Amino acid sequence: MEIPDFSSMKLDSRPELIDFEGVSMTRYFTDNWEKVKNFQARPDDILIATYPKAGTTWVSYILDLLYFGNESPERQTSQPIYMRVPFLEMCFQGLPLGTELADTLPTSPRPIKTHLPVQLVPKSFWEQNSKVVYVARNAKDNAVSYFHFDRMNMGQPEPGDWNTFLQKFMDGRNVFGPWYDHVNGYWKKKQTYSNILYMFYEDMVEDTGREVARLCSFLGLSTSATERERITKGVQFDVMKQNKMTNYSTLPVMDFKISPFMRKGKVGDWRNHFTVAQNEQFDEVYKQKMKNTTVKFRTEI
Ligand SMILES: Nc1ncnc2c1ncn2[C@@H]1O[C@H](COP(=O)(O)OS(=O)(=O)O)[C@@H](OP(=O)(O)O)[C@H]1O
Repeated sequence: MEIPDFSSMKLDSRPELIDFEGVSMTRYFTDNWEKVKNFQARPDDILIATYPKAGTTWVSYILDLLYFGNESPERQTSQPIYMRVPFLEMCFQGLPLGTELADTLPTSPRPIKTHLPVQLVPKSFWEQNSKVVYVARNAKDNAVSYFHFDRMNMGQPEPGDWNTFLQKFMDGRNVFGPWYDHVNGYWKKKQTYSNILYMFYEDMVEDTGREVARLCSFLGLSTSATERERITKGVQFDVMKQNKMTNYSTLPVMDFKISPFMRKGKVGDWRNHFTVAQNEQFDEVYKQKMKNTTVKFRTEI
């Protein structure tokens, strides 16, 4: 199988931020809304839900290897991860629609990616009791990663300078809305919907093997310890960064000269970006926005 050629994918200009059902979005994630809203999930679908830049690609790749690594190894060299794990709401000129990719995915189960906040997830996922793997990342590193992503990705709104972006992040004026509502929304959902595994990026960095084992247990997979070890090695940052199928280098709308998709993969990189004043302001806003939640993030590991 040939690697798909997306060199014709071009964006004339960066998209504007729009208000969509109370959430900041761009048309690239809302233009296909009727089909997204009415998407028919299946009971064995696995929805990988994240706020952008929280570790989506990492978990997507782990899931793909767990289910299909041995069964169809050719997938690993012929299909970029974003084709194997469709991005449900994606609607870019020159790329297949996320809903179409998902509908035509030949695999079972179907791993499907979304950044939608919990209230916008198509209701069929809940009705079908599909499994949901949510990955959350601490707000400060998430903001830094998102800033660099917006700089290099012509499919995202212009981020401005770091200070401008950080103010927008604290106000929730990013694509897919406020980080705070996103992480809290899925955390709350977990209290009434038991088929969610809530994972943390920091835990994955600390001990990837342990988190792969947690995933297997949630998914009901009896993957051997040797196999899990092999997968754990294959999904390390440096390995994924070199792998064309997982590093997004096949998408022409991203300018790696500005910043690579696989940028640093670290916990605590925010310290290289936040000034003391920005950090104090951020902590104040964080305390306010997170005062009614029990979800706890670790920033020191
Ligand atoms: N294997 C591994 N180990 C550690 N970190 C990893 C790994 N794979 C991806 N990443 C880091 O995750 C960030 C990208 O997040 P997403 O995949 O969620 O991006 S996206 O929302 O799908 O565009 C981005 O974070 P930053 O490096 O901090 O920018 C990636 O480098």
